[in-house]
Amino acid sequence: MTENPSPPSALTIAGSDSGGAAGLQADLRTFLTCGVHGLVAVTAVTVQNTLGVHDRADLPPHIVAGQIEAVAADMGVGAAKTGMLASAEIIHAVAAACDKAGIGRDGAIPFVVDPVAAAMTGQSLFDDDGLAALRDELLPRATVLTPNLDEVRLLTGMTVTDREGMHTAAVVLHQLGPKYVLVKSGHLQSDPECVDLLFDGSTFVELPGPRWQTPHTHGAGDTMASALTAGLAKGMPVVEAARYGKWFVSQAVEHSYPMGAKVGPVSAFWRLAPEER
Ligand SMILES: Nc1ncnc2c1ncn2[C@@H]1O[C@H](COP(=O)(O)OP(=O)(O)OP(=O)(O)O)[C@@H](O)[C@H]1O
Ligand SMILES: Cc1ncc(CO)c(N)n1
Repeated sequence: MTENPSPPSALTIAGSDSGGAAGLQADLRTFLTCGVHGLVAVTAVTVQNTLGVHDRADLPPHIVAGQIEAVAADMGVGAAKTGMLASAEIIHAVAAACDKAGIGRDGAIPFVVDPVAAAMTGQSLFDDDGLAALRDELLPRATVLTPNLDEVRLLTGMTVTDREGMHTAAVVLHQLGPKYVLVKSGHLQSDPECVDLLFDGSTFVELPGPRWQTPHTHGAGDTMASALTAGLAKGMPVVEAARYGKWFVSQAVEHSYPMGAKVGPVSAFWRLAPEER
C-alpha cells in the first residue's frame, strides 16, 4: 500500500473540561471535524460540569513546555492556539516554548491567543498575575487575539454595550501587540444578529451571522478559536480563516443541545450525516 498523505496539524495549549463541552475537548473535536490532526499541550485538569468549575489541578510549567517542544520538534505544528493557561508561571513557560518552536507572530507558525479568563459560570481560570502575564507576554506574540466581551473588559477596562464599542475596543486591544484582534459578539445580547469583528490595525472586517435563540452555548468561544486555528493550519490567510471559524461556530450553536442543569454544549455533530447523529 502506498503511504497516505499527512493532514495539516494544529496544537492546542489548553485545560481539560470534564464536561467535554469546552477546553481541549472542544478544540480537539473541532480540529478533527475540520480535517486537522490535533496536537495537545495540557495545562490543567478541571473538575467541571454545567454548574461550574469545582476543583482543578494545574500541571507543572515544565511539563506544559515539554509537550509543546516535543510535538513541535517531531511532528510539526501548522498553527497553534491557547485556551485556559491557569497561572503566570505556565504563561512564562508557554511563551518560552513557543519562541523555541517558532510559534507566534514573529515566527513562521500562526498563533491564536484565546484569552480565556473565566468559565461560563464565572469562576476565574487564573489570578491577577496570570492576567498581567497574558497581557505582557502573549498578546504581543499573537497572530490573532480572540477575546469575548468579558475578556475585553479585563484586558482594557472598557465595557462594551454595542457594535461601535466593539470597534473602539478592537483598536485599543490592537495597541497591546497582536497582529489581528477578533472581538467575539456572543455576549452582546441586545443585538439581534451576532456579528464578530476582525481588525488588523487599519481595516475592520465584520463576520456576520444570525443570533440563534438558544441558551446552550457552552464551548462556543473555544470552538470558534479552534476552527479559526484549523483554517490557519490548512494555509488560509487570516481573514479567510476568521470567516471559516465564524461559519463553523454558527452551525455548532445552531445544533447545540441541553445537557446538565445549566448551559448545554454547542454541537460537534452537525457535520455528521443526520442518520449518524
Ligand atoms: N447565540 C448565538 N448565535 C450564534 N452565534 C453565537 C451565539 N453565541 C455565540 N456565538 C458565536 O460564538 C462565538 C463565541 O462567542 P462568545 O462571545 O460567546 O465567546 P465566549 O464567551 O468566549 O464563548 P463561551 O460560550 O465558550 O464562553 C462567536 O463567534 C459568536 O459569534
Ligand atoms: C478547561 C476550560 N477551558 C476553557 C473554558 C472556557 O470556555 C472552560 N470552561 N474550561
